[in-house]
Amino acid sequence: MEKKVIIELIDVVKKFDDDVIVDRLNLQIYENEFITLLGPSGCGKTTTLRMIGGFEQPNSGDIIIDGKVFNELPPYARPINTVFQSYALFPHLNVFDNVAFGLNNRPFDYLLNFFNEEKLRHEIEIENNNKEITKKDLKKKIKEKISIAVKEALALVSLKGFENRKITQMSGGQQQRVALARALVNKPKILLLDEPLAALDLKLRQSMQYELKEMQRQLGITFIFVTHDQEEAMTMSDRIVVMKDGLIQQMGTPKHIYNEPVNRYVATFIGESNIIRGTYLKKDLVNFMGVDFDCQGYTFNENETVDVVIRPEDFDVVDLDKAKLKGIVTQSIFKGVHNELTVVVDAVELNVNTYENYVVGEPIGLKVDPYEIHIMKVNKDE
Ligand SMILES: Nc1ncnc2c1ncn2[C@@H]1O[C@H](COP(=O)(O)OP(=O)(O)OP(=O)(O)O)[C@@H](O)[C@H]1O
Repeated sequence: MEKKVIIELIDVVKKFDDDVIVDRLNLQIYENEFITLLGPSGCGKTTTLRMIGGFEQPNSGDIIIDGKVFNELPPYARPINTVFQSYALFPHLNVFDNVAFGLNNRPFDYLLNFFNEEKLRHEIEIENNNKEITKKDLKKKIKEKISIAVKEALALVSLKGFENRKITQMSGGQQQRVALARALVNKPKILLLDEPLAALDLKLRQSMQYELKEMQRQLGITFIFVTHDQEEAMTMSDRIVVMKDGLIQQMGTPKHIYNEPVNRYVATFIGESNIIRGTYLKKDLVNFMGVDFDCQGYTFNENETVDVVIRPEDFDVVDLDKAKLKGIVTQSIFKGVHNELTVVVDAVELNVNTYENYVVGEPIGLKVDPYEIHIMKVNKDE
């Protein structure tokens, strides 16, 4: 099935004073996808999210949402809701009123449309035995509908029964759920989430990651998530956009970015990796650490200098007489399921993950399958 583009950023530039924070960004976001903007602090991901949400205006370029140019429309006029890291809940209101706040403050005409006026009238007609419907009847019905919608949103975030609790009596994780319910109650087509889990402890953060992903899948809303945590991005996203200094470095599925990083920056930012300078000799043959290795599917110039990426789990430990590389174990750390070894081969330290135990000082042999060798162009700036 053809995927439908719901948001498109075309050559979007954002400057603060003379600093270019987002530099000619081009990005298409699809309906129902969970997309994550990932990068270190200051790379421009929050600013990008804020422009999509309408909290900042781009200096140039276009932001197209559902086929319409939205550059200058304010946040409330967009089919979008935002969940911030700080939650921004009202401490003096209870859970119900916090979640209902947005809808309670919408104009009457908006709510008539939101709840489908025809349906509302039909329900009132049945209850009133076909008497004439007044504005008061409609207002009462809308109030009922808001109450149902709030309860549904709270059920979605597993906070059924918490309606009357004060915000100050809720834990960090529960407050995060209230903030989510407050966004979901508006039935947005697009939900922006700016590091929403950053304030939670690791265990809670991990369980919320699964819950969020599941919720997104069930509701079919487009989630645009911002984080600097690569593991979080890998766990939840359909696609990841890796950013650096206001520029997109790479975008793709977590698998694609992990297996085929385009440069050193992406390779080191996502997961652990060994990056080794080498020479691409000819089709399917690369040399690094003084040894020729078979490789697959890469076309570079013959004898071009390249960077070779090998993930620690992709090395195989083999008998010394069958090894391509021979080294000495200088460190071995037990990680529960696997061991993380440091192996020194000709003064180069390699990270190698194994299931077997090896002791420090032990000589070991390594080999790597052709399809586990990833080759990148050398970027002069790195
Ligand atoms: N309103 C503003 N005025 C001036 N500079 C700003 C403003 N907002 C952001 N910046 C600057 O723009 C740069 C990018 O900020 P942004 O918040 O987009 O980064 P980020 O990648 O989301 O980082 P973080 O994870 O720390 O939020 C930073 O150097 C920041 O100081």
